[in-house]
Amino acid sequence: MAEQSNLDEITTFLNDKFSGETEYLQATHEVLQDIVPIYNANAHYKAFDIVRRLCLAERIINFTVSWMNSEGNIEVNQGWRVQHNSAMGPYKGGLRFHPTVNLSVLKFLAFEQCFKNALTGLPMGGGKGGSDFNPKGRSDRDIMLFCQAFMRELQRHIGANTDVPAGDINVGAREIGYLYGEYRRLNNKFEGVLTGKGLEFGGSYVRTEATGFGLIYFLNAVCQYKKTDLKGKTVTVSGAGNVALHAALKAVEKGAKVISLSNSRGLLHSESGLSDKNLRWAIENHASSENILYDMAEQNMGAWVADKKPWHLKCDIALPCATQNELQEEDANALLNNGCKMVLEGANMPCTTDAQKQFFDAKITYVPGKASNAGGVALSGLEMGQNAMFNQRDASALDEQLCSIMNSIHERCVIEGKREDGYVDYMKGANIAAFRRLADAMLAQGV
Ligand SMILES: NC(=O)C1=CN([C@@H]2O[C@H](COP(=O)(O)OP(=O)(O)OC[C@H]3O[C@@H](n4cnc5c(N)ncnc54)[C@H](O)[C@@H]3O)[C@@H](O)[C@H]2O)C=CC1
Ligand SMILES: O=C(O)CCC(=O)C(=O)O
Repeated sequence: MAEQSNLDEITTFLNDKFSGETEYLQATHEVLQDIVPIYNANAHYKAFDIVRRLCLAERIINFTVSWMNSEGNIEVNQGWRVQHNSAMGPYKGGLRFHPTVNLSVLKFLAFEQCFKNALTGLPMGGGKGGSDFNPKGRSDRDIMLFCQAFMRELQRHIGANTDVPAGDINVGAREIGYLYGEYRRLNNKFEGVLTGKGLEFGGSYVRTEATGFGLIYFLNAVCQYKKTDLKGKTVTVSGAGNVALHAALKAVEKGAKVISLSNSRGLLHSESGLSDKNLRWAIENHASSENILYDMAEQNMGAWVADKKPWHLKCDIALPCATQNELQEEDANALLNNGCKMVLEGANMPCTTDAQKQFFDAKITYVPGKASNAGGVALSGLEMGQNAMFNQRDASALDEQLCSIMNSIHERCVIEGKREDGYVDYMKGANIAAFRRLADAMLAQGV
């Protein structure tokens, strides 16, 4: 039997081997610190080096996307797919197109995705991919040409039972359509190889709304557990994309007052609260707008404040829904000083380690994205099921199932994360609940 590894040794191993990959190390450290007692209590986990194997991607594909744009010029981008862990099912996770995409970012996202997918209870492994291509300001034709070139390479590595990508930042319904079309033409096959597809070609009702709606279903479960009500609460939201807008809409439907949205250029502040009409308009128009928040301000839906984040605004609940590490220590302090009592992540890892520490020290409710934003991938799992059965379920049944999945994730976080004094450490709860499932699946399948 191999010598047993301990978690300190694995931490040192990761730090030494991947020293420049800050986001990946941040995500792995967060999990490692929480699973110490479970790991130490199970000799099999040690003997089979489960944790080191779980931290390392099974396969990383890196390719060059050379393509000709609509003006006849050649452009060259990098593309990646991190196939992190397939013990629980086909690799599953989104594609991100953004100039900040690099291997560290995709490795952190793929690692987190395995834990998130395990929490949904559906048979999905974890992966993530994307490109450093910047779609901002590009024509629709350029977007199509890039998506087709990206898929010409990616298609050889994916499949309905192998690896099923979806959207993420800057990859929405339009991009998934172009990617899917190219896959279908090249493979002469109509199969559920991507999720988030259009409703006319194998897409699922509620997938578009699922991440944001699921976040609010989780928030509702927290409120019920704490014997309080979302109705009448003031909520700040960051981001202005798919997750942020659907979370804001569902929060307003539940009677909350949503006072902000944001992007990398600034903030939309609505003192009286955004209406569902405002939000539906934004959902309809954000994909085609240069700056949807600026457009909303022009229509008197709120005030545009350049170069500001929403975290200095007084609120009861904060929902960071934009991107990783957007909420830092000073932002956490500003939220706490203003009486914020709950922070639930819609984005992946939006709170820095220092910000998380402030929340834990103040003992407010803090829920990591792998638990609270799992609704998107859960609905993707349901889309895969519909594709496999060649059917399409109705929206209300799917919405109900989404709500029930979010409630059950909440329940498992409470079981694993409740401390003796009653405080629920949702991060620990999520990490432990997911780790148990992943580790047991890996153990059962041998080395
Ligand atoms: N789309 C999905 O189903 C899921 C998305 N997520 C995560 O949610 C987050 C948002 O994703 P989507 O809404 O899908 O993307 P999106 O592309 O629709 O929207 C992203 C939003 O974030 C803003 N943003 C980007 N960088 C920013 C920065 N540095 N500072 C402030 N704002 C910034 C953009 O302006 C945009 O409004 C990401 O972290 C993503 O990984 C998590 C689970 C599922
Ligand atoms: O729906 C999916 O497969 C992926 C969603 C995603 O990328 C995420 O949960 O971060």
